Amino acid sequence: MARSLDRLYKGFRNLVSLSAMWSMKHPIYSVSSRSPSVRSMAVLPFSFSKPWDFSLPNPSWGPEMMQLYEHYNSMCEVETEGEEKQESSWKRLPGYNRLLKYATGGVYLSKMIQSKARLFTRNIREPGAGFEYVLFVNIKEQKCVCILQAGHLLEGPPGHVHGGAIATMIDTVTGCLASLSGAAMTANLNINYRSPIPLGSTVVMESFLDKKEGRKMFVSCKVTSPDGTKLHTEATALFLSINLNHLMGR
Ligand SMILES: CCCCC/C=C\C/C=C\C/C=C\C/C=C\CCCC(=O)SCCNC(=O)CCNC(=O)[C@H](O)C(C)(C)COP(=O)(O)OP(=O)(O)OC[C@H]1O[C@@H](n2cnc3c(N)ncnc32)[C@H](O)[C@@H]1OP(=O)(O)O
Repeated sequence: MARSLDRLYKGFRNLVSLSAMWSMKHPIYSVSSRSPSVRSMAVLPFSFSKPWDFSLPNPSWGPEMMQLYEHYNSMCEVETEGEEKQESSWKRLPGYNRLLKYATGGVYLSKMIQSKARLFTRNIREPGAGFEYVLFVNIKEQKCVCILQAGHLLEGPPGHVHGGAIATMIDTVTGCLASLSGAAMTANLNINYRSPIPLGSTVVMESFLDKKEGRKMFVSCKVTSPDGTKLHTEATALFLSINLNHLMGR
């Protein structure tokens, strides 16, 4: 299990693009300058070996988002049992912007599309405007939790989050769980919208692996208010593990 988490981490790191880092003019970190080269140096808060991790707190995160982040993040710390230190089974997953490894391998993608490809849920640059989220996984319990703060660009019904945006995040959380032991694709996603999610609010998305049958993974997901009293959305999904080479047409 620890090995599969390692693999997942490496996968996430490998998925990051250099160009995504350059193109990410994150307003909070921008220092304006007339010279592009100077601006590049001033804008980037990290070196090339360290891509920007979107799942760390930024000033757009509200108190509920921060509180939940701190709660789950504290569970990721090393546990001590008597004298012995044990690695926690909770891990925060870093969140990057671009799935470079697969995009560049895609035989169907033109060079232009490859260079512009971005991870759907991370491609709104203004902090707090789109999907602000962080994923935590518990390998032992085969569980994934996402804390989501839904921004103003995700409006569907007036003042509330678009059902497609909710579906996107459910696909992301369940997909993350299904991909813990290797690449998997959504074959089927069933969603019941129980109560609308107000724009700007924070919700907790919990996903569980219900059953595994060969390549098939049956996953469920529940979206609730931070205190768990209000059920917003319920979903079930079927994922099939895939061979990425097949996806890339190799
Ligand atoms: C995109 C890949 C990402 C990989 C990332 C990997 C690692 C990164 C790490 C972490 C990732 C973190 C987060 C993930 C974030 C987001 C996740 C997004 C996921 C997506 O957003 S992904 C896009 C939408 N997704 C598609 O675009 C799929 C289109 N589709 C296909 O590509 C094929 O359709 C496929 C591959 C699904 C199956 O094709 P196939 O040829 O491999 O399998 P086949 O058809 O033979 O079915 C075998 C058995 O499954 C049963 N079966 C099949 N489909 C069924 C269905 N719908 N309902 C009920 N049963 C079904 C059959 O009935 C048979 O059952 P039986 O064996 O019992 O007869």
